[in-house]
Amino acid sequence: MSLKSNPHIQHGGYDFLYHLGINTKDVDIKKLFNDVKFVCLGGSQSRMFEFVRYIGAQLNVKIGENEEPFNYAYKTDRYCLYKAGPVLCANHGIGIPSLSVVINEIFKLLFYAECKDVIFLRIGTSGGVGIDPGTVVITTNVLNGELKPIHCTTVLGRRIEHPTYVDSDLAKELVNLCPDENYATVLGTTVSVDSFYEGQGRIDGALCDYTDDDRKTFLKSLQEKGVKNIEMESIGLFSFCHRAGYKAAMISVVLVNRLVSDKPTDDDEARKDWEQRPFSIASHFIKSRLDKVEGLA
Ligand SMILES: O=P(O)(O)O[C@@H]1C[C@H](O)[C@@H](CO)O1
Ligand SMILES: O=c1cc[nH]c(=O)[nH]1
Repeated sequence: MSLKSNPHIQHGGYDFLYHLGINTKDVDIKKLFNDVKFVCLGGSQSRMFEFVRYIGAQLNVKIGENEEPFNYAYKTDRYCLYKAGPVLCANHGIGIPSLSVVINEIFKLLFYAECKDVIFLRIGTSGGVGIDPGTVVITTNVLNGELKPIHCTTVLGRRIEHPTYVDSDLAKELVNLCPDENYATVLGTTVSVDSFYEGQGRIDGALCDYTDDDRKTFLKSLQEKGVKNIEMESIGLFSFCHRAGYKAAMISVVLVNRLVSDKPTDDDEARKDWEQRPFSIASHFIKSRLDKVEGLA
């Protein structure tokens, strides 16, 4: 049997998931990963280390020896890969090129492991558009830097456009799970761009060819279109998962209101606290899905 999204990838042959440092000869991928139902992704390794400890405790499952998460990608320092029962956790780095590498290898890993009905969640951070720092955005629509709902890339020397698909039922389910009234969780459009500075209309990068008025006009126009946040991976996430046949959602806490400032909060404690908010929503979602499955059994 071959992978639906790439007939060249077959079961039974040798493969090397290079950036995860896992090969199909030395690792029994099916035995280790067959029970995976959720893949949680975020940019930084340390955030995913924290998340696997958090979700492991919430689900009361083993994540390694002596509470120390086992990193299945230990042979490389490109990415980390942890597992807490049915939840696989990996970091994706910054931007779509970095996400595309790890997500290709995770899709193959799930195929070799014969996993079924897996849902991808990006638990991230972003810049808010007209909303307070600490607010969590659940993405309902995604636009690229040209404000189109497509992921543009170059393949075999040609510009290719891939559609994106955001599951609105999944987004609504997530927003209704908002577990804590100390902060707001909102549905909205996410703009996903290729850079943190110019791509997001900042004037505090080292490179900038536009005026502060241009910046304000751009951000105001985003607000008028219903955009709630800006980040750097979701257009890739929603396109890659759609092509591979997986459901996906993005739960992202905002670190700055871009109508007020370019700078994400420099309050480390507040940021750490806010980063827990997507953890909590993801955990409520995962537990409610697992409860439903157990209820059916
Ligand atoms: O989920 P994280 O916080 O890693 O993602 C956002 C988008 C970019 O990768 C990064 C820029 O600071 O933060
Ligand atoms: O403003 C922000 C904050 C976090 N991540 C982004 O991509 N943008």
